[in-house]
Amino acid sequence: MSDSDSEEGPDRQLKLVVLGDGTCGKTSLATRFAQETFGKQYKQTIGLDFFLKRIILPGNLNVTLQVWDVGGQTIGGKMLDKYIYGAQGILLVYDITNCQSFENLEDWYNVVKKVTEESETQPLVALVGNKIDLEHMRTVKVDKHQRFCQENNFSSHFVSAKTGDSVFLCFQRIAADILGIKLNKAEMEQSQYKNCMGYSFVPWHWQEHVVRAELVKYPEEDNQHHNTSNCQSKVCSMQ
Ligand SMILES: Nc1nc2c(ncn2[C@@H]2O[C@H](COP(=O)(O)OP(=O)(O)OP(=O)(O)O)[C@@H](O)[C@H]2O)c(=O)[nH]1
Repeated sequence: MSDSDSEEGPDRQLKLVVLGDGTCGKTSLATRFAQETFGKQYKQTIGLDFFLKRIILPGNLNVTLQVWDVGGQTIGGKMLDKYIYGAQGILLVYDITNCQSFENLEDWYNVVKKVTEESETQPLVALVGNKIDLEHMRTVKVDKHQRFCQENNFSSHFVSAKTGDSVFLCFQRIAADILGIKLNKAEMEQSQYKNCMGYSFVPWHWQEHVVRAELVKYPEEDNQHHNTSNCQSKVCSMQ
């Protein structure tokens, strides 16, 4: 039995292609999912990057996801059709703080339709609003997102590659939908705040309610009243 074989048989492999404007966070999303890392520094993807990640779906089904991270500048280029060809899933990614990145998804989707119009099976298309840690800077209304999904039968996702919020859930739901596996509510809730190692983390919007108080240094003459150290650190929570 080879490494990729389990007792239930060989792994399923799925090709997922990640498309969208430059800087919307495609590479960050792929690296958050596949490597559980995030880099603040922007490094433009030239052409294509490629990630592999194995996940287990309900029923002990091993699935290897090939994530094709396509550079935002490839639109209009000769290679884009080739990258899209044969995909079982397409992630159309935009930045919720950048209207243009949402509007331009129409162009990205037109390329997908052109490449796949003669395919026997159509890829599943997922609309992914990224950077939800920047909710206070949102410029793309949720309504607009939902309407675009309904009009085109896309699955709908909101994520933050920075915090990891809903990233694993997004890829898990896409893989499950492609394979016709239904995730129950408990499985989805578990995945929302789960990283790819299976550990839970504290989501960003909860972290925002925790503030670290300043270090308080008491004056020397006051030390007798504070008979331990002269520094204190406090963590307090706000409701
Ligand atoms: N606050 C925040 N910043 C993010 C998030 N995702 C990505 N970024 C930042 O956005 C910038 C662009 O991210 P990339 O992942 O390189 O964007 P890309 O879509 O791959 O860009 P191209 O390679 O040009 O196609 C980087 O500075 C990231 O740190 C997020 O969820 N929240």
